[in-house]
Amino acid sequence: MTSLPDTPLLDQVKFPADLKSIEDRDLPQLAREVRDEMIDAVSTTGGHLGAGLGVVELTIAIHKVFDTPDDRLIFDVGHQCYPHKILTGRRDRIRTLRQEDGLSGFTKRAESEYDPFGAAHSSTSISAGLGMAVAADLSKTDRKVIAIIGDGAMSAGMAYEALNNAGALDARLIVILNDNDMSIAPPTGAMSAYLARLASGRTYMGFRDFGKKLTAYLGKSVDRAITRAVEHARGYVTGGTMFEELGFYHIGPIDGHSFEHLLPVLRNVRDNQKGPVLIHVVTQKGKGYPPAEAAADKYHGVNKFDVITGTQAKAKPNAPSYTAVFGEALVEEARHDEKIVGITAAMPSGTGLDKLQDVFPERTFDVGIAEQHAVTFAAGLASEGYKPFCALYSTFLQRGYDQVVHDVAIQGLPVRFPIDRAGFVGADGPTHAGSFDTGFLASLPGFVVMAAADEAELKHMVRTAAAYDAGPISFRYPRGEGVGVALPERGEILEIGRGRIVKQGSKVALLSFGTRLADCLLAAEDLDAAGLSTTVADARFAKPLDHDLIRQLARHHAVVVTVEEGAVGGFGSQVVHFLVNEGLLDNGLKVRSLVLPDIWMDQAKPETMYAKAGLDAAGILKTVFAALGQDVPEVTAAG
Ligand SMILES: Cc1ncc(C[n+]2csc(CCOP(=O)(O)OP(=O)(O)O)c2C)c(N)n1
Ligand SMILES: CC(=O)[C@@H](O)[C@H](O)COP(=O)(O)O
Ligand SMILES: [Mg+2]
Repeated sequence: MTSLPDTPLLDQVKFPADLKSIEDRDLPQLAREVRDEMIDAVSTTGGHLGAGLGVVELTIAIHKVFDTPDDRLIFDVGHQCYPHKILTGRRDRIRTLRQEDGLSGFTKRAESEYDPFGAAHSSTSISAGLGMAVAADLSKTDRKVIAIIGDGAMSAGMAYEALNNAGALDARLIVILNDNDMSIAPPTGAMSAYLARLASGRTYMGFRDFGKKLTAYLGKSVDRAITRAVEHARGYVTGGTMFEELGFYHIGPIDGHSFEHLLPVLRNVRDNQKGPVLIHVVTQKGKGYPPAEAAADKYHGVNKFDVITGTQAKAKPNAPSYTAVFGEALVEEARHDEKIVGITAAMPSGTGLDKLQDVFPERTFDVGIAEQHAVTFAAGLASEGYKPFCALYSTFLQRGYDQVVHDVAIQGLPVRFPIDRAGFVGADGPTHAGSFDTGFLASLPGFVVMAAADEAELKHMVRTAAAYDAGPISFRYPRGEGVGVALPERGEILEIGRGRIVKQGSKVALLSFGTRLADCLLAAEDLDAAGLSTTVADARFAKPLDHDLIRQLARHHAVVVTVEEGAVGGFGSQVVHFLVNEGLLDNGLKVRSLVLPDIWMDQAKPETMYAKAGLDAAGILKTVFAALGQDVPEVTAAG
């Protein structure tokens, strides 16, 4: 057991109000202690490290200058909020970050009054902040609203919709652009290049002009401290920037690790703000922790690690991850078909598209955090005969739903949607769970909707999607390791709308859609042992449904249970709808549908979450016995 970091100054700060009595000159020391505390905590929990390390000074400065929680502080994405949590009454629980019953890894309204807006998906902060700023005006309060948004998050359309609206409303909103020249991967896009140009000073003008402009805007004389801050800054923007054209008063770039720069600027804005202000702050992701500063990903998301060496704990995998299997299978298909292209929205390694990028860089597109655009961009490619694989996490595909409906499905365009992170994801909690894609895709006419039961099935689905050119097609698979099945050299082309019987029985039928198949098989062993001969089927398709398979299960079993890692309205609902309309429920067949529970389930280990949801083998058994009006026998393999 290592000792906790020595933090004499931080020990005096439980809430932001305690910062008021700390001298400005002592803040660098406080920043060091916050960093030490955060590094130590994340070394035991894992989590988002680099982003928080980069905003330690900024977070302290804002809490020092503003009056939170009455003034509203919003973190975009929220993955950089650990220093904020340490300073806002949650230090005593900081070592429970992202653990079961612990602190969320993001900002969360239910957790603290210092989190006025929850996040985890990016690029929402300016819109939410604008709403709060307008509410403050309508309520005639002098409350300040500050939204911190990263350069990566600045690539999403929603951020521009909000800037556009804020400029027109002349709202008293403070946007802090935290520019660390990093997203999860190095940032892409013209906007990123534009910010780099601003930060490099090419468009800057001299201090005299900046000072004049600031004085004119703020309506008061600029104090000596801000003069010093601005002199130390790398340059001054005085007009003509995109933000100014949109109606923002634009300050910066300033050094986001210097209290001498941050404090006077924030104090002046606090005391003299008239309309929307954007402060461009330059920071370094991973700042203050050498292993993070040196890492290519700046320790965006880490496992538990050794603080001295930075070495992350990695359990030896039993099987390749679904993401890796997908990435490799896509490369394989791309070798056979030059029309295949890959699209990621700022998640190249998270989706496995980095593998395609390595082999076919000219056929791989990282569009930045821009899921809506990713979908319609894919539609455009498909309309010209290309075969786009638009690889998104289930939770982020939600962003592009209208594009899926309007730009892809209605036009019947053959966009392929590999959907990663299907089902519970564990530590990221409810914001990142992949719960709804089956429901929202299977309700669309003409969509083919698949789920892989294991990693070999995933390979088949990649090949099937590559071969299928008649319209949109999706396939979902979870975060983490596969089940360890043997992998074929290349996937097979599956017959569209055809499931498979994995194990034949006669009394109970478990109809699985996705990777719960393994738990269905486990449950089946116990059911067989209890004298309930059990069929296990892998539906493969939620759309089109395998009607023959479902009829057969319904006619030859007493109980049919559908099982999926998705919310109600998905696969099970499609099956029940079919059974009802076919009259297959008219003769006493017992049907049960196991889905994710209708709650926002907080983070825990995925297996714990599935057990709580009744979607593990024990839960499946319980459901079957309950359907038959029987108690679960004492000794079962699953229980
Ligand atoms: C809509 C959406 N897409 C993708 C992500 C995944 N994601 C989380 S943080 C991040 C990078 C954000 O970069 P930036 O805003 O610059 O913050 P930094 O980590 O550099 O501090 C991405 C792509 C997300 N949270 N939300
Ligand atoms: C904050 C965010 O949205 C990402 O960093 C996400 O946490 C990544 O999740 P994975 O670890 O599943 O790639
Ligand atoms: Mg960034």
